[in-house]
Amino acid sequence: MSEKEQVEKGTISIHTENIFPIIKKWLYSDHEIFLRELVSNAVDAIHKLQHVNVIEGLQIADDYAIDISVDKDAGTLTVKDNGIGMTADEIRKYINQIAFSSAEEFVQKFKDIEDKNQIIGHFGLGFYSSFMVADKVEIRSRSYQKDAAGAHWSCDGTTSYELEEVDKEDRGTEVILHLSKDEKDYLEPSRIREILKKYCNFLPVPIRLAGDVVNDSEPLWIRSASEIKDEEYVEFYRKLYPLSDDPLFWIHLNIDFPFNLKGILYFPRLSTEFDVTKSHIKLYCNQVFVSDNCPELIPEFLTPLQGCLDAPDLPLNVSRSYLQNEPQVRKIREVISGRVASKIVDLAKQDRDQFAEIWDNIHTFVKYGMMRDDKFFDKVKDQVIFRTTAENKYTTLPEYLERNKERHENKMFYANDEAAQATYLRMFKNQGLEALILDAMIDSHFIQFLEMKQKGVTFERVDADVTQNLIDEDQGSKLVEGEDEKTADEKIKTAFEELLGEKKGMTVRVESLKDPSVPAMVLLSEHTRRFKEMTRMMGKELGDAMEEYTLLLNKNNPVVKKIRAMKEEGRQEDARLLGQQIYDLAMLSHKAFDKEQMEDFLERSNKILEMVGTAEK
Ligand SMILES: Nc1ncnc2c1ncn2[C@@H]1O[C@H](COP(=O)(O)OP(=O)(O)OP(=O)(O)O)[C@@H](O)[C@H]1O
Repeated sequence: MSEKEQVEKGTISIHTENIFPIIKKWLYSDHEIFLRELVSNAVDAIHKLQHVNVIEGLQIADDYAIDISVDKDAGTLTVKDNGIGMTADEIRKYINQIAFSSAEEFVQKFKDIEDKNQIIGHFGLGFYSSFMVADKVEIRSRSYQKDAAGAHWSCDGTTSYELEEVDKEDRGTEVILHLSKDEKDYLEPSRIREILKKYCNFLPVPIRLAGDVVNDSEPLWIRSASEIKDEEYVEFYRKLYPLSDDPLFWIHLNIDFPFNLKGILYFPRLSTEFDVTKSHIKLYCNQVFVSDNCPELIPEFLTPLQGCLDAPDLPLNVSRSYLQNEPQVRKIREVISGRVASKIVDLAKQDRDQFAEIWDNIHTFVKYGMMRDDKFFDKVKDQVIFRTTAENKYTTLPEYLERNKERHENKMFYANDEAAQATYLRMFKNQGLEALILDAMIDSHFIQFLEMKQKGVTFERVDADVTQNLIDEDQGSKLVEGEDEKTADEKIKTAFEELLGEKKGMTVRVESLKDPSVPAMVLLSEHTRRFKEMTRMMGKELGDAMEEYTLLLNKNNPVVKKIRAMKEEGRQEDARLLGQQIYDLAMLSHKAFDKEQMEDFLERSNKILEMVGTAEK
């Protein structure tokens, strides 16, 4: 263009006749991403200028910024930067040729993808995405080069463009969108602010809307972890998730090799509203927001993690299935799982009480992770803590085994329902025995898994059997009493078998327990109980037919003694009443009563109270 007034008219070289209608309809339902594309270009232009400034020693000392403004009367939205700018020649090259053909290629590639939400990055369309919302787009630009003339390009959404020289005083580029009729809501500053907050909140250059800076150009993740205070991490979390409680802990990633990955991951306090099945991580690419739905980046068992990841190397304009199979994404998952494991080890070693508080929130995920991921298992296995009935409240398995190895080597006793198994727990406590409390849903699977992983170690519920530690070695039981040549134990056994009548699967056993206060226990072997639980979980009910259990009677208990005496005195009915009651009480820790059993139990309880009451008179 030799003459300033001369307007160059031309046609953008075209292979796809209908590219503009396709762009207009666009592949994504969310047209709003045009703004991210334009602001990203503006950021790039500023970075380029900063670069040449250093290389060419230009000494430009400018306040770099991007200004966004709307003109409701003219129906325009303008994105203005003070970056490198373009000459008319550069516009021809970058906008008419390169940008256009790459937009064309991008449209070609993605126009046939059925589910547009499958495309994660939205990157690639670039400058031409402005035609999603505008009928006409103008560029006014002046290059940083000395004595460069201003250039004005315009295109009305056909393949023709106009290019002419203009007066433009300041360096940089303005992109002016004449919004189409249906897209006028982009004239509302509140709408623009909302989009900027979503996509551009952490871009590295100040972005102003009507003069106000809307973004945080130095997000925490780009700073060095050593210079960040805890309060700053919490404050940043509040910015990302304004309605959430403060996080439990966080991990700052700053990886350069073998790939670039920065970010801060937070483990949230889990509340009832928190959806643990949905991914909560915000993905950025060089500080540009990409998506908050990238479950592929996080190991499945860490889905509740929140925070942001900035992964500049990821090929983001790809489909979800590609991400699922991409080796680099797998490596990212491995790194995250490794870092979470290290953090757990650190926290566990720092302060047991504090760790115990966190543990209640995270243990399900940690246990699940250990079952899913061998490396994760190996790293954290010695830090897993369990609530225990011993003084120290929480213990690791190695600590438990070491403490108890004299009394029951390689065996862990546990309760999974403190209320139902209270009698047994009390007995354990009275005898100085320690039991773990494993009352979470996942625990029954987890202990099976631990037994498999750590051969020789077994878990046994407190009511699965009576350990020798609870039994009072009583020689008397072996002695024959009276003329019928039966031992005391045999007599109690026969008496109760008679009183209780035929009960399917029941074996009666008599022992002298050290604790005289417990009359009877129902013992269901660990194996049988687990088998029952498993089949129940699979939706099958085996019924009572399969059940083999032991009714253990404590002959040191005064009521058991009394029942035997009653029977010998011929007080058959009273003996039956008490015998049944003892049986039911022992049974209660294993199963809830049905309506009929409950009615029986209550009626019998009343009769016993009456009996005691009348005896008192
Ligand atoms: N504000 C701007 N200032 C200077 N040059 C620009 C500006 N906007 C666009 N350009 C030039 O136009 C080119 C094409 O832009 P376009 O947005 O289509 O693609 P891109 O930014 O290269 O890649 P992407 O597909 O990632 O957006 C840019 O590479 C740049 O050279």
